[in-house]
Amino acid sequence: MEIVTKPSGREILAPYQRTTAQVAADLGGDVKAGLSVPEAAARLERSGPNTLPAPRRRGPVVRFLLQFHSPLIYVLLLSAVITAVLGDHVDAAVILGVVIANAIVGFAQEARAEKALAALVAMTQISATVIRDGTARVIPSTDLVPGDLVVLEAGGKVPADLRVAHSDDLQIDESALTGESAPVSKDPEAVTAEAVLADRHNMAYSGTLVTHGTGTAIVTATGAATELGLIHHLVGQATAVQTPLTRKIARFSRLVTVAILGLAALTFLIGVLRGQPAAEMLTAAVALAVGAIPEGLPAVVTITLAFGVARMVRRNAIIRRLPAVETLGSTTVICTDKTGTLTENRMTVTTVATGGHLYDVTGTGYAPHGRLLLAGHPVDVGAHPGLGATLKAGLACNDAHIVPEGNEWKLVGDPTEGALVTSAAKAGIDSVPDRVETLPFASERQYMATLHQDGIVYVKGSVERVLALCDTQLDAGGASQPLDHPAVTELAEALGRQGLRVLAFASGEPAAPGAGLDALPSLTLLGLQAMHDPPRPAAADAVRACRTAGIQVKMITGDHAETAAAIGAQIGLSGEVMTGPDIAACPDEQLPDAVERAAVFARVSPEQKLRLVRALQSRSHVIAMTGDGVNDAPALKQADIGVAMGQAGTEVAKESADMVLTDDDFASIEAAVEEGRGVFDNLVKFIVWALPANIGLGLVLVAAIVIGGELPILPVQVLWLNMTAILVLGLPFALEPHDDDIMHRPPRDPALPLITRPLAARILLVSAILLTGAFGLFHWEQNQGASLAEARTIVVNVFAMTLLTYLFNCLSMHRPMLLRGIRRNPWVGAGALALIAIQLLYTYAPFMNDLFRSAPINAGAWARVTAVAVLAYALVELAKRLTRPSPHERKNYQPPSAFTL
Ligand SMILES: Nc1ncnc2c1ncn2[C@@H]1O[C@H](COP(=O)(O)OP(=O)(O)OP(=O)(O)O)[C@@H](O)[C@H]1O
Repeated sequence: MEIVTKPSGREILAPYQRTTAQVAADLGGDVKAGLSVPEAAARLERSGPNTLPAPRRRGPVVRFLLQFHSPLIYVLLLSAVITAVLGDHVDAAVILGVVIANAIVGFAQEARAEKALAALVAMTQISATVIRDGTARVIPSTDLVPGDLVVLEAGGKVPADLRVAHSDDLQIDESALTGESAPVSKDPEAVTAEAVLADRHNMAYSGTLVTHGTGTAIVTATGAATELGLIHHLVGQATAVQTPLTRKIARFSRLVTVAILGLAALTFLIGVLRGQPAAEMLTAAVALAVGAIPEGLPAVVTITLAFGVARMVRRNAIIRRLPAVETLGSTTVICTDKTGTLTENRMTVTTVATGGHLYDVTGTGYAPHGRLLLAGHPVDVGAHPGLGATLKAGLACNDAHIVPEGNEWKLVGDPTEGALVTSAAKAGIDSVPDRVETLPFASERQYMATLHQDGIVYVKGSVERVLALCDTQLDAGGASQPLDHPAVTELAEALGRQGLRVLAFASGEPAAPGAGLDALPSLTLLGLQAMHDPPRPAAADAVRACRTAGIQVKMITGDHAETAAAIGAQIGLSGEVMTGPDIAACPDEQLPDAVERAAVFARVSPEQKLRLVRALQSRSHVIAMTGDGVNDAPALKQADIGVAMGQAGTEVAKESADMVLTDDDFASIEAAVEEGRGVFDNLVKFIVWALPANIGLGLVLVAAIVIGGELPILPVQVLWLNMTAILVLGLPFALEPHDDDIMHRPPRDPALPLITRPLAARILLVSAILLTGAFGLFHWEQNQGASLAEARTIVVNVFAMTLLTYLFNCLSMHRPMLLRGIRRNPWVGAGALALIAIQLLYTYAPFMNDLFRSAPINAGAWARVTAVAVLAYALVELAKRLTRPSPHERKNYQPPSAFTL
């Protein structure tokens, strides 16, 4: 039996075994008024914030030491020791210095990447509704204390461990704790001591999700004391920086490392067996290992992803699951909500239709300043009974408020309802008889109903649904007439065609006394109110940008087809309109075709969203899908990228999403796709740029070992190249802006390899140039009388200068970039100058000559070095031209192409 011991030492039962009143008494709370504000503050002081302890992070010293944990570093350290034992202290010191410098750079970059990702966790903090001093208020969930009375609502996340005090069909998804995904019904009844966690139906546990209903509950444990806190160490590492791509590259890198180390060991053995001096062979083996192993690759991938994530945050998209960064670049279809994502969700009633008249409503926003006009003339509402009744119904069947704030009027509640409060206020209607019962609005039902003290039932909702409940309608004089269904429908559609959201209003008396809202009577249609919701300013541009980028945009809305089509047309969405009933009637095998053709989906239920996603996926589309409600969760999970709204979205939607938009704006999805493509581009560019250096160095050394004779490049010199070139030229790469044409090409096919054949050919081409240039000049210069030190200096400069010119090749995959590159990214120009300066130092500064065994070279040698570098640049540019896609190849063409649609 679980026993809780009070500070007094008296034993009490666990909260789930006690009644709600007992739990409230134990915790000094109140099941109606909650804690007092000062008491809550005092408790917060004592109990600390309601947060889970930060996952135990390794200390900085350990993290620094971990930088040395790699096979390559072991090889280097070993070679430093052997070099020192052999008496070559300068070489040993240089190797050690480089290893330490490398670790510092790795440590700093890792810290930056981690910081960018940790910031994401902080951004997804949640809030909680708590009752204190009898008033409901929204506070950060970190401020909750034991004894607090919390309000739970469908869509929310349970913010602490709670004892349910009241349940109105409350259901909770506890899969985060129990693994069981079917929602569990909650009620306040006490359970026995034997009940395991999953059976404690009177408890709600931190981190679980409310999928249905409402309720109140008393906080029994916060922070680390919660059940989630107890298993926290299991989920603490959730932010590990891993994606399919990082794993693939890490695997590739490990494979190459093992192969090169094997090759190096083999070189050493064969050399020694052939009777060559062991020290010399060791040097060759170490140089080979250092030069050929692409040790920086996994780190670069992680850092590029982390930078991408940080850039997305700046553009209002928070990535919740890192693989989404990769998937974004391949997105082929974006399915987006209309209200709030493509439009501003700032509703204003512009027209009221009743009794055969169309009344115009002036004014903007939620300010109750405006007039009601009939044919341009102000009207007295008293003389227009239908108008008064329609506006009154809008106010009665309503949970929103408008409150003055400075010069503005602020909305509290649902924008659709806010618009109705405002339109009533413009006619001077600001109160209705008290409400005795409510049937809340639900997307599936499409209407809301209220019963008032004067015995009147008011209903408002979609025109189709409300008309189905009516058999009469008001005429101009306020008398009841038989309902003219086709005429009202026609009128509503005409208003919809103007892009207005149309709601119908009806009233009646309960079917029988005391019947309430369970059985609605047959109603009288009072009228329609049509409201305007402006498209977001950036929506049309973003839709156009998506189209140019080969991405289809599809609007999915609960609104009427006419309204949806009109708004779609305003933002440039053209295509067929498909409605919820159309989707329901469409057999599975025909759905993919139909969905492919349609651009606007109207009157869609959240369940149908799942079918839409599956239909598109059956066509190999990569889908980003937005959603905000509890019912959207399955579709968000099914989509390749689930996108939740940060402002209007429920916690359930956010939990299911891969990405959360902080501004709810469609344009942010487009921005995230652009960044996703950019991340991929930068990765590919970096890899294509960096690999030839490794391959080239490997080839030069293997050639030297096979042919015999002096090594063209020593381990310290290889280290020097790795340090200077990667740092001075590689870092500007990370800051490289996207190609201008990034949104002018088709989405990346996720099935394609990272390095396509033309790019692999390019890597080999440059590697071959490096081999021929470096190895050839090494021997030629010596034949011409150059010393060994001079010839090796020339080899190092061939590599440095070719990497420099090749960098400009790589700034754009398919376009010449020399001059544009410098202008676009000044860091590249700065890096280039820095590299030249450093290489001059390497070649001419006496202390560098001592440290690295370099030697001054003459102008002729420089000319030959430059010739190799320029030749490499020219050949790659030629290859770019040759591999540029022809027009008919464009459709299926993959990575970066230079065409414009
Ligand atoms: N608060 C409300 N009370 C009654 N009826 C409403 C209310 N809000 C919307 N409706 C009606 O229900 C229909 C569907 O609304 P719903 O909320 O499902 O769509 P939406 O979520 O606003 O649109 P979108 O899917 O584009 O975000 C609306 O067209 C309207 O006729």
